[in-house]
Amino acid sequence: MTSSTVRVALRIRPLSPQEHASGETECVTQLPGVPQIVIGADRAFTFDYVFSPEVSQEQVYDDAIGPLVDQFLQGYNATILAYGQTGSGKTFSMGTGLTISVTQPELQGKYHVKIDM
Ligand SMILES: Nc1ncnc2c1ncn2[C@@H]1O[C@H](COP(=O)(O)OP(=O)(O)OP(=O)(O)O)[C@@H](O)[C@H]1O
Repeated sequence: MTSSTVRVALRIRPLSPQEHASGETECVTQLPGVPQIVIGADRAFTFDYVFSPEVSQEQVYDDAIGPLVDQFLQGYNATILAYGQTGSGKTFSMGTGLTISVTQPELQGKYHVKIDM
């Protein structure tokens, strides 16, 4: 994790069956080993994290969200914001009825956080 107070994660969702059926194709290319993408031929963008379509909910949580939850439980403020055009996967990524597990042994059993959307 970097020391920046604002971090941006890009999650690329898979094409939907309807998008496949209508012949749409991926327009985002990921660069190996760096959190960078290229749109079209030469428009490059760099993020703190880039999650490919194959990455699971659990992996997104473990990499980008879990550390914030740990810091929250130590008294820091944290905000997680999903941004994107309609149908891009905000609701899917934020999940519903998420139960956060507490990893610090001294806090286990003291917290149960439930987020409903
Ligand atoms: N990472 C993913 N893997 C598989 N399916 C996904 C993923 N992300 C989104 N989807 C699917 O894509 C569709 C659109 O996702 P979702 O409803 O989360 O978009 P949204 O950004 O919340 O849209 P809106 O702004 O219109 O509410 C849904 O059918 C969802 O299941």
